[in-house]
Amino acid sequence: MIELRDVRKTYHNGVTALQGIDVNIQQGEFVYVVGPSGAGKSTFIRLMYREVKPSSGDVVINGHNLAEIKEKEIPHLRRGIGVVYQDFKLLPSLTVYENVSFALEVIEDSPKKIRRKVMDVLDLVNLKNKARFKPDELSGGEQQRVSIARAIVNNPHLMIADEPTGNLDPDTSWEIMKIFEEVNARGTTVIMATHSKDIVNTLKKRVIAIEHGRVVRDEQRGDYGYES
Ligand SMILES: Nc1ncnc2c1ncn2[C@@H]1O[C@H](COP(=O)(O)OP(=O)(O)OP(=O)(O)O)[C@@H](O)[C@H]1O
Repeated sequence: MIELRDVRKTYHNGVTALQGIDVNIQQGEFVYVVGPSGAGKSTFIRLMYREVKPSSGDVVINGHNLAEIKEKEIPHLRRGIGVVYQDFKLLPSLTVYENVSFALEVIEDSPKKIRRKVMDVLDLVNLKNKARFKPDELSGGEQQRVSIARAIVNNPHLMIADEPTGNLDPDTSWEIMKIFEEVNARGTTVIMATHSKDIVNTLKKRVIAIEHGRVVRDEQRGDYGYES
């Protein structure tokens, strides 16, 4: 469960990105975050994994208040959260398999168990046959699937995605959305910032619209609500 209470964020340069956000998200929900460019969507979702620290207010994730946790507790928090970016952020010198295994928390796992976990998520994103490929040998959609595999390999309770289909063509975007729905169906909460009118209006989910740093709309099975 995620709870934001009167969250405000002013960056060092004086820009106020969020001004008084109150939102609750239950475990297992699928939420789109929409709104015009510069509205505060990325800031909103980066709060969840403490990439951004609120200037005031509370961000509570599964009982932990991120405004109060110590720096040394941040890795533990992030272990439960998978993040997917618009530009994939894969390590170019590593293979597909290595990009995923690199993210795996392996403290107590045997090599056999590690291999099984990595191959299981590569299977989920349909890339088992490209485990030995390097990122530059893959299409954009395949690279994004690797990044999803990396995000879910630790079985996170929350997956956050900042415009995950922003660099992909429409067909590939639908493939990515199918995987997101599959991840969500397994119980992971999904929060996705997007500018895709088509996706939001077709795969209906909860929609939180942000404008000028405030939530202006929060609807179950909502519409995108803007011209694309
Ligand atoms: N690291 C930062 N330092 C200073 N200002 C920032 C920083 N990140 C974002 N901002 C500013 O905060 C405001 C909100 O930005 P944010 O990236 O959250 O918007 P967004 O809705 O995600 O936009 P887009 O749809 O274009 O990605 C903008 O005015 C932006 O310039």
